[in-house]
This record gives sequence, C-alpha cells and structure tokens, in this order.
Amino acid sequence: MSELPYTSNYPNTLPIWSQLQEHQAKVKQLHLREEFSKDPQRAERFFQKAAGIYLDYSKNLITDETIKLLTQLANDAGLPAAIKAMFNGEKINNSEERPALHVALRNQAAVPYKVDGTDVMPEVKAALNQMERFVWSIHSAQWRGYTNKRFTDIVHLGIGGSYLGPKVVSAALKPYWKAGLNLHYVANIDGTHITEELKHLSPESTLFIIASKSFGTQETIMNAKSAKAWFLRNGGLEEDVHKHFVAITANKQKAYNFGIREENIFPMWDWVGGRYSLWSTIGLPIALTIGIENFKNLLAGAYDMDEHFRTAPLDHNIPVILGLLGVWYSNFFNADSHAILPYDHYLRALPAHIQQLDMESNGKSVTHKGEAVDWSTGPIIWGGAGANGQHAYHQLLHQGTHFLPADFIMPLRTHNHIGDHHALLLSNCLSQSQALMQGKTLEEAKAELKAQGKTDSQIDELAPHKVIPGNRPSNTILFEKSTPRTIGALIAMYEHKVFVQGVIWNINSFDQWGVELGKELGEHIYQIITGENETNGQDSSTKHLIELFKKINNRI
Ligand SMILES: O=P(O)(O)OC[C@H]1O[C@](O)(CO)[C@@H](O)[C@@H]1O
Repeated sequence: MSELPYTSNYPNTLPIWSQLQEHQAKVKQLHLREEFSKDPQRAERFFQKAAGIYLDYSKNLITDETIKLLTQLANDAGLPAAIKAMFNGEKINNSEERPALHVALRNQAAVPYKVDGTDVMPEVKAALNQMERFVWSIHSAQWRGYTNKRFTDIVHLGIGGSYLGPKVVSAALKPYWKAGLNLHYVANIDGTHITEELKHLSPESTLFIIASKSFGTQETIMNAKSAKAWFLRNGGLEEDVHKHFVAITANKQKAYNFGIREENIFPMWDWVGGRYSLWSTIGLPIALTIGIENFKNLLAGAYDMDEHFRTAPLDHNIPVILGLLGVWYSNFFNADSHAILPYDHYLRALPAHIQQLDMESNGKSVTHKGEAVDWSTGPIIWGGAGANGQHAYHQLLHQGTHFLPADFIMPLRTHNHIGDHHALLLSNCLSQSQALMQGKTLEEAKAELKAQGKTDSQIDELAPHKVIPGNRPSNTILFEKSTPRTIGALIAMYEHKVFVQGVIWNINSFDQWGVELGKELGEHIYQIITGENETNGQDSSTKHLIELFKKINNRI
C-alpha cells in the first residue's frame, strides 16, 4: 500500500478539535431565529457564488467564529496539500495505489495531467473524439441497425457509478434531448427490470451500451447476456450483434470476448472511480441524448467548479464550506444523516447519485493507514424531490427527534413556463428551510389557536402538538437554470465536498472494499442454488432461506 502524498492526521487529536467542541457548547445555546433578527446582514455574510452556483449557508448553526475554526480544522487536517495532491494525479487512493483523477476528464486548460509521469490528456481527448464520432454517426443515421433502420432506442446496461451518474445527468437535462432517440437504463439483476424495458422495443432499432469499468460486474454482465439473447431471439443474427452492442470498459479483452468489436469499445481508466465516471466515456448515453456540444458544456461546468475548488480560499470555497458544515454536524452535533432535496422534477434522481457518491466514498471506518477511527465518518444520505417530500417525510424533519441537516437545491428559472408553478415551487422550497430554521414557539401556537376561537382548555391541549422547535440547519443551493454547465458544476461541487470530508476524516474516499464481501458470498450462494456447491459452512438462517427458495421454485 502506497504512502499518502500528504500528511494526514487523526482529526480528534488536533487541538482545533477540542476548540470546536468547546465552541459547539456555545453555539448550541443559540437559536437561528434570534441570530437572524440580531443580524440583518447574516444572509450576505454566509453566502457564496461560484461556477454559476449560489450557496446560502446562513441557515446553519454557525457564527463567524465557527467558520474560522472549521477553516482552521481544514488547514490543520492538511486539506490544501490534499487538494494539490489530487489535482497532481498523486496516488491518493492509496489502498488501490491509484490517483483519483476525474478532474482530468473535464480539464479545459492546456495543462497536462500525469499518471505515473505520463500525460493522460491525449487519451482523454481521443476518447472524447471517439464519443463525438459515435454520437454523430447515430444522430446522422450513418450507423444503423441490421435491417437498415435508424436507432430509436438506446439501452444503457450498467450499475452503480456506471448507471447513477449518467442517469441523473440525462434526466436533469431532458430539455436538451435530441428528438427521435429514447434512452432506457437497466441496472438491476432483477430480471423484471430488463423485461419491462425491452417489452416495447424492437431489436431492429435498439442499440445497447454495456457500461462496466471492470466488465466483471455480475448484474451488468447478466443483463448484457439477456439483452443479447433477446436480440438473437427476436430476429437479430450473431453477425449483426456488433451493430447493436457497444461497450465502455477498462477491461477491453473481456468486452472483446463478449463479442464487441474492438473499434466499438470505449476506454475507461483505473484512475477514474466508478462514482466519479460520468465525465468519461461512461457519459456516452448523456452525449447521445443531449448531443456532444452539450456534453462538452457539462464538462466545462464541472471544470468551472474544479477551478473554484482548486484556487478559492478555504472560507470562500463552496465545496470546502459544504464539507466542513457536514463535519460540524456529524462530529460535533452527532448528526448521522444528511438530506438532499432537489426542488426540480428533472433533478429527482440526484439523491440516489449523491447517495452512492457520498456513502460509497466516505462509508469507511479505518484511516488511510488502516487504523480504526474513533470519530464518525460519512453520514447516511437520503432525500427526494420537493415539494413531494413535504407531504411525506418532512414531518420528521420539522418535529422528529433526529437532527437532520438538509440541502435544498433549485434552479431559479424553469424550462417549463406553465402558470405560476415555478414561483409556487420556489415558495415551497424557501418556506421549508424557513420553517426548519425559525420553527413555531408555544406562544405562537397558542396565539394561533386563540385566533381560531379555541377555548383555553383546547389551546392547552393542542398547543404542544403545534410547536416546532426550529433551529434545524439547511443549505440552499440555487442556480439560474438547469443547463449542462450548471449541472456539471453542481455535481462536481458534491464530488469535492465528499473529498473534503474524506480528508478531514483521514479516510480513503476512493476505494470501496466494503462491497466485495457481499459479492463473494453471493457467488457462493448462487453455486449452492445451482448445485455446484454444498451448503456446508452456511449459517442456519441462510441455509434455511436457500432451501425455501429451492422448494418454492422446484429446484430441489
Ligand atoms: O463499472 P463496474 O465495474 O461494472 O462497477 C459498477 C459499480 O460497482 C461498484 O464497484 C460497487 O459494487 C461501484 O463502485 C461501481 O460504480
């Protein structure tokens, strides 16, 4: 395992950590409602704009001192050196001895990005050119199906980072979709997913993209085999397969063995993590739907955020501020989850993508050196589209016993001007963060009931139910409109936020060993089901459940 190229510390042994603990004891006595009424400039002081993203972080449990101390924590934890190391292509993913160089994929400057001394930019550009030629050949119908029909449907087969990133971006940018091409995603190994997606498609006009960095992920390979079988069953011939299947992978040989022609294999690199890969050839379905120029704008938006992250002072740096606020709540307020609440139908898939990005990156419990941490690391990420969530889980946000910081995310302008929907949507978004912040006091609840004509005893009974504590923190993240550029910046912002937290927590945000055990055991269980292996060694629960499955499916 390689040495980290920057000094990392146990955060809770840093003197600044205890200063933050002392400071927290003071801050928790404050109420945001009073902080706002004391200081009319609060919103301006806790506000940043960069790369087209507006961040209002004034509704957080912070003072100027908090930001000062958290910035000190970032410095003492070695964040500036870690940022440099990431952009320099150093092997910051030390357990896999790899750089995490997704920033190279959106590099817009004429500067090299080196891995082991070799500039990767020529390969990155060549891959983008390959994508461009491919997108052009599909859009112009130069590349057609086996009966000479133009393609009407793209089916992207991939899972995890080879699915969630492309999915959120292609959905976010639906207004940019080229006419005449539909996009479908199949991720789950549950045969229902592929069955439902293929039900209404014709093999003559359907193109499959097999997206797997490893080309070994069970779900994707199984789906790819089923897709091929469907193609062959419904009129396609073995010699037509190359016209209907392309692959994106870092494992060319396996894709080739599957039957994909070499020229139809798009490269991936081991210095790009799956959950950071939508900017690579994994973004092919995005480029196919929104066009290559818009895909390049997406990269440019991410680059804007990269530059901001790389160069802005820590206390003006949006991903750094977001990361530090998350640390503040996780480690000093014991928050164990964080909500992602996009007020934009097009961005409804964002919570799922951020969930993988954050939880697979920072769901770790050993340091870079392998020692057990005794501080909390990545929170549980969850969320969903506003305003729908208001009629479901927001009750718990407002009155539950959990402490749940949240991000409200919304474009200021809509693509769909219909009635006054957008102003109402914004009103909902702002009223939620306002309600979380200010709450409702017992006196206010009583006055409200009195105004409704309730008797004194009714007021006493009902008022406690209507009290809302408030003082619950949130960020409001706005941008002018959902465009390729702003969406690029938004997602890059979250990537860097996650990295910032990983650095503070002294964990490796770029490996994911935790997912391996389940994969290995799954293989074994499958072998038991198929009779290739014995049930010996299985715990009684698993053994019993396997037997039940076999019995119900007549596999005994
Ligand atoms: O692109 P691949 O190699 O199929 O991997 C898919 C996903 O599986 C994981 O390895 C987790 O199982 C993710 O990190 C990754 O995004």
